[in-house]
Amino acid sequence: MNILDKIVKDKRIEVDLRKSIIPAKQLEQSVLFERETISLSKKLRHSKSGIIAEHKRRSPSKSVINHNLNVQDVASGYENAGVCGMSVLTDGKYFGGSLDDLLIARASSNLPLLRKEFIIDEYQILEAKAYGADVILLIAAILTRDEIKQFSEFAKQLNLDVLLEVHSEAELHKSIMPSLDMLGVNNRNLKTFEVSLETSKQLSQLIPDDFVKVSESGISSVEAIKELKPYGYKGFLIGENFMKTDNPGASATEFIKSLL
Ligand SMILES: O=C(O)c1ccccc1NCC(=O)[C@H](O)[C@H](O)COP(=O)(O)O
Repeated sequence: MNILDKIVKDKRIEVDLRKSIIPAKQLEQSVLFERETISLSKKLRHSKSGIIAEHKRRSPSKSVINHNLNVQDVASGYENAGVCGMSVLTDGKYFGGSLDDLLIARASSNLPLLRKEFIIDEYQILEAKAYGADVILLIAAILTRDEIKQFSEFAKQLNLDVLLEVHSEAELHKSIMPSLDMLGVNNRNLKTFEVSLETSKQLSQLIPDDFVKVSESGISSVEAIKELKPYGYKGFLIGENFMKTDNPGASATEFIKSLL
């Protein structure tokens, strides 16, 4: 079984348990559920840097990245750096994240927040809204076209933006539909962990212009962004490059300074 299949198998068990602890109705009654969300896709269309900076403690491909930081400092550091949005990994088992991380990021910044999760159930979209997210991620590799439609339409009803992630032409063709806001190309193959910016370059011309294009993973230099911009990318999701440092906010500040 590859890692992605393992993550999804564990996620199904986790989501069933979570539902039994906090019923969906209770999530809908939370204070944050009523807040006005911030659109990341709209912000990206007009952003100069396009940086979406991630909070990521560890990952299946790198194991430990950084366990010595607190989310509050990372979120306010990213906001001060002038990033366009923040991605918060909420998976516990494989990434060391949690929904509390999302909540703390919400309390510490006014950035559009992406809940970075393996979404396989509408319940997780309710959780995203209840814990302060503005955007959800849908991963084409783990969803059918019908699920992508169901989940993205559900998210839009809740005023959440939708970032759909693909890694191949087949995934892209399967997924294109009007209920998506952003099309993300993951440069990392989630089954083998190989990383190549060529994936973003190759798939770019197949993405219709109605969607904001986001390049994800393996971006570790300003040169990489300069290379990707001519392919129409407006958003750049960066995790490890910032999180491996003692001060991700300061590292994002330096990065953006040399980019602009
Ligand atoms: O990062 C991983 O190892 C990984 C493995 C399996 C599924 C997802 C994974 N990562 C999630 C992400 O999409 C990245 O955290 C994100 O794009 C940032 O990537 P990076 O800048 O390379 O840290």
